[in-house]
Amino acid sequence: MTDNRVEDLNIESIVPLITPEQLKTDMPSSEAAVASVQNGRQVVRDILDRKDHRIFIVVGPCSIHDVDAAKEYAARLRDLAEEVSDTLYLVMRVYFEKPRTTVGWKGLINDPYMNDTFKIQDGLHIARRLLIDLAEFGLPLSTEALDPISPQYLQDLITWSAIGARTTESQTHREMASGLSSAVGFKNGTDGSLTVATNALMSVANPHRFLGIDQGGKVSIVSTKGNPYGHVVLRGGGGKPNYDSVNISLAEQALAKSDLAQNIMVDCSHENSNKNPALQPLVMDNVTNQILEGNKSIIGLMVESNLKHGRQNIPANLDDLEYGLSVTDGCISWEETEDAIRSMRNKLKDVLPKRNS
Ligand SMILES: O=C[C@H](O)[C@H](O)COP(=O)(O)O
Ligand SMILES: C=C(OP(=O)(O)O)C(=O)O
Repeated sequence: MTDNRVEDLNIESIVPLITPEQLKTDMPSSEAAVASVQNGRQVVRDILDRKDHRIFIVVGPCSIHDVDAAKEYAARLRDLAEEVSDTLYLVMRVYFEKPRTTVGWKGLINDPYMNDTFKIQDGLHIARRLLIDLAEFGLPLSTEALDPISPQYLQDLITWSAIGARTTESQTHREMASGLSSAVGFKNGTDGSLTVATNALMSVANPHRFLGIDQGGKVSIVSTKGNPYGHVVLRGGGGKPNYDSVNISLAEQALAKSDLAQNIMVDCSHENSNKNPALQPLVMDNVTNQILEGNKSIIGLMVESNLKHGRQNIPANLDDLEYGLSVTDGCISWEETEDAIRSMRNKLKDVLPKRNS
């Protein structure tokens, strides 16, 4: 028999998903979590506006795959955050969606059980529960906004969002980011191009109209106001780092040329450390020295850190997973994280309060 269909030829199935409204009814944010998010967003805005002298550091696992390990990490981070809070503002990386260069595990929302069962509905529940627990714990949280629909389910718990190197040039992501309630960092491109990020900043500050869903899950026309708190994130690319003072100065010039605020975050991981986690503390130290030498544009850092140093492939038998070890990019260990952050705080504690005057 001839198949005359002209659509859905490559679709295997379409399964309805819980609506954002329903997920939030099942798992409402609490007063404590809302207060934590509001406070975190205000601090980040104040840092970007130079009303708060601190530097914020987005620090935590490359991806979350184990809720217990994430909570253990968060407990340690909260203590460290308190200890360094006069100089540094620590925001935990809670990344549930991973962009892949080709293919691979796409994160806890997409495949929460890491066994190709793709239980996205469970993934959304697990992610939201964890975000609520961590926000109630008093930690500001960050994530990569990768899927253009998932922010409707989770963004109320997020203090800072990233648009990744693979999507900074995407109009869909710029539109989505123009409506995000958090500040948003745009990575430079994987080839090292900064222009895609400065173009993104010009786009995201403007209102957009595009297709999305409302809280009830209905396909809708979304009209945004524009997000005034976009900034660049330098992550290296094209086989080269871009955190050094020459590249920072070039980024400052590019921002000035486009009339954009001089707000630069340095991602110490990815191509800035040649994907070797052991190099991240060296990048942190280099950036610290640039600030000591008078740099005024670096307002934030990103660090990929976990309970244990390094990474592992996802094993065929999940019982063989090592606790506290990344299943995506390699991370520095908790001990290395504490040392590097304490060292940065000690070197900058007398300098940052005078930096904006
Ligand atoms: O941060 C994580 C990875 O660098 C990103 O998801 C790309 O990973 P991949 O190149 O291994 O697919
Ligand atoms: C994927 C990430 O980074 P990038 O977009 O810079 O590759 C990340 O920070 O998890």
